[in-house]
Amino acid sequence: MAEYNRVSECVGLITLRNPPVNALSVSQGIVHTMQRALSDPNVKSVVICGQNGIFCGGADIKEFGSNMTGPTLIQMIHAIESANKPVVAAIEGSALGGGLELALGCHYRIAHSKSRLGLPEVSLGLLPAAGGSQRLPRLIGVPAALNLITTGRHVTAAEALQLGIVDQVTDHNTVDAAVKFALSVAGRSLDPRRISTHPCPQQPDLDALFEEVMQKVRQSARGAIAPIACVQAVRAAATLPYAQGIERERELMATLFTSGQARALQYCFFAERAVGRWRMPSGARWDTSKPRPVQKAAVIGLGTMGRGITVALAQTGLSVIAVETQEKQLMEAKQAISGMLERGAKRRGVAPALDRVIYSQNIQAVADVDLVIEAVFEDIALKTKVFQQLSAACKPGTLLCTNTSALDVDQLASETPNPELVVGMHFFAPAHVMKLLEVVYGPRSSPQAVATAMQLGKKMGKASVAVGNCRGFVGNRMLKPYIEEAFFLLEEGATPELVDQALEEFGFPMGVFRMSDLSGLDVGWRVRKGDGLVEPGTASGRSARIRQGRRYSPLGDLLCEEGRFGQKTGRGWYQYDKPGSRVARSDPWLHSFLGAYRAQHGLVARRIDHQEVLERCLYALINEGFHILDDGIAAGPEDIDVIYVSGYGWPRHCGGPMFYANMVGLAKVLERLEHYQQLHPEVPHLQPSSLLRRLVASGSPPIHKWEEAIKKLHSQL
Ligand SMILES: CCCCCCC/C=C/C(=O)SCCNC(=O)CCNC(=O)[C@H](O)C(C)(C)COP(=O)(O)OP(=O)(O)OC[C@H]1O[C@@H](n2cnc3c(N)ncnc32)[C@H](O)[C@@H]1OP(=O)(O)O
Repeated sequence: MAEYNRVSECVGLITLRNPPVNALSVSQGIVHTMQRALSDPNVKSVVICGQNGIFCGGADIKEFGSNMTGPTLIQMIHAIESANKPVVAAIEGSALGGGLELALGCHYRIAHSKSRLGLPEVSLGLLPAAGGSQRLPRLIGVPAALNLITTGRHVTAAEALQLGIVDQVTDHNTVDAAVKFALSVAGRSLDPRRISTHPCPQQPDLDALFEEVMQKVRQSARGAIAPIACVQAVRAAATLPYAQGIERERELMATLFTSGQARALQYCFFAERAVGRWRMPSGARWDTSKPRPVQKAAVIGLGTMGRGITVALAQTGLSVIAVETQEKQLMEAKQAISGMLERGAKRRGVAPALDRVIYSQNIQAVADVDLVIEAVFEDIALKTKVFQQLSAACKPGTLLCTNTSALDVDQLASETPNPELVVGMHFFAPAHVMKLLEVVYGPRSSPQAVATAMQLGKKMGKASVAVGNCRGFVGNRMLKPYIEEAFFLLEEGATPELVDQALEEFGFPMGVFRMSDLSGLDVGWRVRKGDGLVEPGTASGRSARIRQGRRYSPLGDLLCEEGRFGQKTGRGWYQYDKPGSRVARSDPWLHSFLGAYRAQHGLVARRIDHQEVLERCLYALINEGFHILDDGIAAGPEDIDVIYVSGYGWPRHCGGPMFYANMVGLAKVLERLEHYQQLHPEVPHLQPSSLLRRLVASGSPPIHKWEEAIKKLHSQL
């Protein structure tokens, strides 16, 4: 709702009240309140503000599924702009989306210096369709408007002032400043202040500009349609009268609004917030578990991961003891960490946090820290030894976290006297850049330990997801069948180029083989060796491809035997100009190697299309996701989807693997898995999960009802 008061005798003050972010709702009554202010004969000017220090977080996203509020909002903003009394927006906190569009309808905008403004609709699969795509280019020019609208980035008040979005920035009480301002402009002509009545500022060579921007946007959009619609809407602002531009904005919005992409992106918005409300199978939850304060942390092992984690912790404002027992490695790490901190600080325009990090060769230096993150080499014996040393060296109650991508967190916990203080913190490289953090709890991890790790992850700006302990946790466990299917497709006739193209057209930034070349083929080779799967040499025939009772492709192992570890050796699934180079080129050697391999194993290459690549790779991955839900390793589909979108390059506009399965239809996913399983009976990961079968049998409930359905299905077992 919106509240109306009169202040300073003749200023009408409208306060938006819709906690927590004053989102604009159909039922808000702001139109009526606005009419009251404008028709009040004692009122000479009007100020609009939001309660609790936030102007407005935009249109209410929760209402998008049901009712389109567009026309009401557009008409209301139009009524404000047409008013014959000056209307001033007093912007505190955030003015985003429909909130900024409302402010653009006002005649003046005053912002607090700490406020942030933006049109982030594109990140929800939409465009600023309450006139924003037409007003902003008229106000600040086409290039700057294109940048803001197609990226959705938020700008500071200072940048907004520089761009001309706001008229004044204040460090003091914004509403008081706006009221004073409103009094000072009462009676002035409003024509120059009605943005929609002006053309966009002149721009030379408009066609070339739009062509260039469209090309860039298409490239970075990776299949997302909203950024393209945003360019088209701004083009309408630059080339058409306002009324026609608004009509074009409406048409484009209608297409986006009903697209699956908008639904997927809005699902991601809420999923990212939902994962913060974690819960464990024991019943422990985010709202009943109090995190311990963490001021001082330690990182053990300063390889690539340890360095990134140290930087991330220091940038969060923590004091960090960085421990590396090898002197040479410690010196190199110190230089690298300082460099990363300096570059990060320069980018953010702050002082580098160099003095927050203390380096040591001695593990005893951790004696008074609140939390330790162990990041030594991925070897269970080594990690166990480090955990035993840490248990002896740390003060009582220190939380012990292991950065591991696959090792058994529970096994490590059992080696310490206080297993309840142990959790996994699975960072992704580079740890100071990548958004994702899997917080892994074992059966004995205390809710307080999980709460502390989750809170630290949030402070570090990570998308933190609490997951149960199992081989590969959530992300890497689901990746395994995806990679295996890609190998099998090569055996059957595909090429790395074909598989990668299909996955990149789907929206992944890199296909599975280009990604494998980047991360190093030797990583998976080491794991497979550890699992006893690698048999050196070139045994031939079908039996050579059945290991531990299931289909196995030794292709990756054979490449490693040739010293082809990917980018770092200049050869992998592709060839590179030199070791370390990043531009992947097709490699004739690889194609003849695949031909010889197929001949040796009696395999006849067949034509494989993109649809088969997508179905086999993605449905195998999704199927593992259903196993994970059934096992209770992830509490809900949102956890899996946030992990895949923020850490594994799953295209956000497809909502994550579980949302995608929901969009495609569970029955269809089941039918295709059954189809491929019949063709490849020796591949267990194509065997549909029993949860998927049971969900289909229970009528394929929509994704927001899965958790409830799973609980019900489990109670029937
Ligand atoms: C043709 C029909 C359409 C007509 C309108 C067309 C044009 C307008 C479109 C829009 O305005 S779309 C919305 C654009 N706005 C945004 O994208 C902003 C989204 N919100 C944020 O970025 C942040 O929430 C914030 C405002 C910067 C605040 O951040 P903070 O970290 O303080 O809090 P959060 O945890 O993010 O949010 C708190 C709480 O509020 C919910 N919420 C936030 N924004 C909205 C919203 N616009 N609508 C509904 N709900 C919103 C958020 O989900 C959190 O609640 P829980 O999920 O935790 O319950």
